[in-house]
Amino acid sequence: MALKHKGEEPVPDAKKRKRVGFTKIDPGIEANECIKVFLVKNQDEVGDRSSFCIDPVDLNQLFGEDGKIYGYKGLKIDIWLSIVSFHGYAEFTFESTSDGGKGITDLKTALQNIFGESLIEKADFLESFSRESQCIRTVLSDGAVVRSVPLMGDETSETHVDAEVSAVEVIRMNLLNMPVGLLYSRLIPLVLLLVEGGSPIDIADPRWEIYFVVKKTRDKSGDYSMKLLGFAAAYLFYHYPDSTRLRISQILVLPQYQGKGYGRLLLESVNFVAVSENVYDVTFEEPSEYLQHLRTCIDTLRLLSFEPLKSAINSAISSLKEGNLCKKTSKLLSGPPPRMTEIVRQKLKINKKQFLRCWEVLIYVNLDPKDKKCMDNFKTSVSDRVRSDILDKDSENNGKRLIEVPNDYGHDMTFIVFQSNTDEEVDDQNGSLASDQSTTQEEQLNQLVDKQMKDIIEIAKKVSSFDNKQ
Ligand SMILES: CC(=O)SCCNC(=O)CCNC(=O)[C@H](O)C(C)(C)COP(=O)(O)OP(=O)(O)OC[C@H]1O[C@@H](n2cnc3c(N)ncnc32)[C@H](O)[C@@H]1OP(=O)(O)O
Repeated sequence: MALKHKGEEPVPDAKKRKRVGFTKIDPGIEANECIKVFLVKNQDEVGDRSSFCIDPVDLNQLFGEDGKIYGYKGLKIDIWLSIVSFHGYAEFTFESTSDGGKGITDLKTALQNIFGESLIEKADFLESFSRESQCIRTVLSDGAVVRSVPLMGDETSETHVDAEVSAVEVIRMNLLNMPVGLLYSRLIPLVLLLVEGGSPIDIADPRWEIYFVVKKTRDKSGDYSMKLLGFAAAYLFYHYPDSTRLRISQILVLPQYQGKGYGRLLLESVNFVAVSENVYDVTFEEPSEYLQHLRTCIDTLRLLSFEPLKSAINSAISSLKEGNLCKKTSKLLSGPPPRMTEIVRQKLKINKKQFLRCWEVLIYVNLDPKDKKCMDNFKTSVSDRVRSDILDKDSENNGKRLIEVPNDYGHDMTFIVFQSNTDEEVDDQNGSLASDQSTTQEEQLNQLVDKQMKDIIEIAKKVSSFDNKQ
């Protein structure tokens, strides 16, 4: 770590200090405002502020109780993280320091709380690019290759030597393996910075596995190097009486490699292992909205090519084509036959909740968008399903009400269902309120149906584009 002073610190002066006692208390500076984190792949990029800069989830939450740094004027912190060895180096610049009533934050300790031992001094950091140039290869060389996909062009756009042959590989390892645990410890800062709510996993627990996605490049002489693109950590839970559930707890693709299919490759590899080792099912620990979107795209694709499901999808589609929706049809659309749910879990390791998420997309992708009646029927069935998810069939009589409430999470909407004593009671209290509420409730349900339709269409489009590329 290096400290750079832009100006002289003010000379302490008794009179001045007395006056400071009456001035405003130091408001501090938010970590988000003064810290920049760069991912660098060689020495030349260190110190160059045009290097790849990441957008952390929220640096404030990693800094003390209120996310602020105190006692500095003009503070700038640049953190350089190597994507070769995953060491880090921090450089601070500031004009002056003074205790404005909240002390002076110990930057070194604060950063060490986040970056741990991977944070090293500049000379050591610069040297690490050559010293540890093969560190990923060394750690992963005896791991089990789960998938290997040859690269035709240079998809990571960093090397372009004709004689090189590259492949993207997914390598599975146990975190109990010491060098793997050590490598994971160096990746923890990235988890804290880039995975919302991410926290370190216990590398001493033998039930943790980690899947690394790497780019492997072999030169003319047959020698090869490896570059880490991302990883996924999975936990194996006991499932009564004699099986195991596999839960994906942390997945991260390095920002410069996101959106190129590596996240998908990681998830497909975990699914492959889950099927071949016959685990009970695959679950996710608090998936982000985006990860859930990706998961649903991948599972829908798998379900589309799953032969035993075809007749169930076809009968749902014929019912939609036939005409007006009757109760039976609506039920068929609101969920797959229970027998299929079990087969899907056994064969594809997709659990019931996730299968339900994919079901409407599976039907939608098989519909003809020009068939208006069919499309209308589909929307009606989605609407019926949303209503029954949120309100019981008898909601009009049992007093359940859906209301929109503000939330702290930036979601578009949050709904809560509450049960009032009786409708009569509400009517007695305020007759017009009851009718206003039911109008609002209807509007909110309609909005929810529209949002679900939008999600279904978006995933269906994505799935169709994947399908064409395969
Ligand atoms: C349980 C948890 O860990 S929750 C936290 C999840 N992790 C994070 O939030 C950390 C930050 N995010 C990430 O690391 C990544 O974005 C991940 C892991 C969520 C996804 O990894 P990525 O490599 O970016 O995903 P991938 O490239 O496979 O898919 C992303 C997009 O590329 C598209 N894509 C994937 N494969 C291909 C392909 N072969 N051709 C064209 N497009 C493709 C996908 O459809 C998707 O597009 P969309 O956003 O328009 O729908």
